[in-house]
Amino acid sequence: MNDTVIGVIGGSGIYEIEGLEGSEWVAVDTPWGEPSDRILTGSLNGVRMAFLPRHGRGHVHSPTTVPYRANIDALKRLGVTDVVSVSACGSFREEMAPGDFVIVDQFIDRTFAREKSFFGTGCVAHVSVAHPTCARLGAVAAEAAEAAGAKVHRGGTYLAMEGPQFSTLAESRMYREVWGCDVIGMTNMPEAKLAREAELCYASVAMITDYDSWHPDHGEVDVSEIIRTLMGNAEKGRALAAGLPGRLSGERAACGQGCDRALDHAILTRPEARDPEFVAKLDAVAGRVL
Ligand SMILES: CSC[C@H]1O[C@H](OP(=O)(O)O)[C@H](O)[C@@H]1O
Ligand SMILES: Nc1ncnc2[nH]cnc12
Repeated sequence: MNDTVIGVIGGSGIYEIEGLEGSEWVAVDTPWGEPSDRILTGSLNGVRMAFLPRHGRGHVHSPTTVPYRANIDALKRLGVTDVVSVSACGSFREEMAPGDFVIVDQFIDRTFAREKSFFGTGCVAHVSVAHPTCARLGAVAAEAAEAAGAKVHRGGTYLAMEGPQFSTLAESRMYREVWGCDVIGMTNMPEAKLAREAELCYASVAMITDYDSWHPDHGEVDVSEIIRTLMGNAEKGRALAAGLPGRLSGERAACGQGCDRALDHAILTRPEARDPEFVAKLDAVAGRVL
């Protein structure tokens, strides 16, 4: 099997990680355009790591304009096998309080203005996202977060909204009371779907920053409050990332859930009917099966 290479996608307020040996910001070209930023590569405890700030350093990209396909392709191109995404999220649950971490395991995707697949005309594929996150990697992220001193909730449903505005009160109540969601954010979709198409194990750590707008005892969502909470959590976020390599062995066994073989039976277009130019763009994400 391949060696483990850990990718960390840092969300709002997380624009770099510290302590990587031999660290270097590298530019990666992809057939899907430029990623959000250069990618910080290096190693920790002998395990290679790659860190990508989702919104770019300086927070340049909005949730809608984050180049999700380029980001996932670039990580895959660098040899990443396991992606841990860290995101600021609102909470729909009293007990999931600001400052807590939630290991997300389900999503409801309400985004509508983003490219959601690497595949399309010339090479059609359908992967399953019934279980959109990797349970093994999520458990590792939970352990690392707990060791970093965070209160961790294992499991939660993330409502992915388009944004950039926060939800109305009626939406917030519907997501919470009718749809049974636990947290809300603007970026984990299509990121998780694309990671699955690229056969990457993907775990999502939601750092709770606010109670969205439903909570009668809390005011409306406010970016400065979100950033204040994130800054208060920055040390735990860094320790979480630093705790990953020690918990993932260098040599990688096949994923028990099959994340790394998601394309085995997914491609529908017959080989002779595929568009060679389009197929060439899939070299990194689907080269294993094309
Ligand atoms: C800073 S408030 C809203 C912003 O924060 C979250 O970003 P990320 O998921 O990258 O941490 C949320 O999804 C919005 O994009
Ligand atoms: N309440 C909220 N809604 C959407 N994205 C968020 N990111 C942080 N808090 C959020």
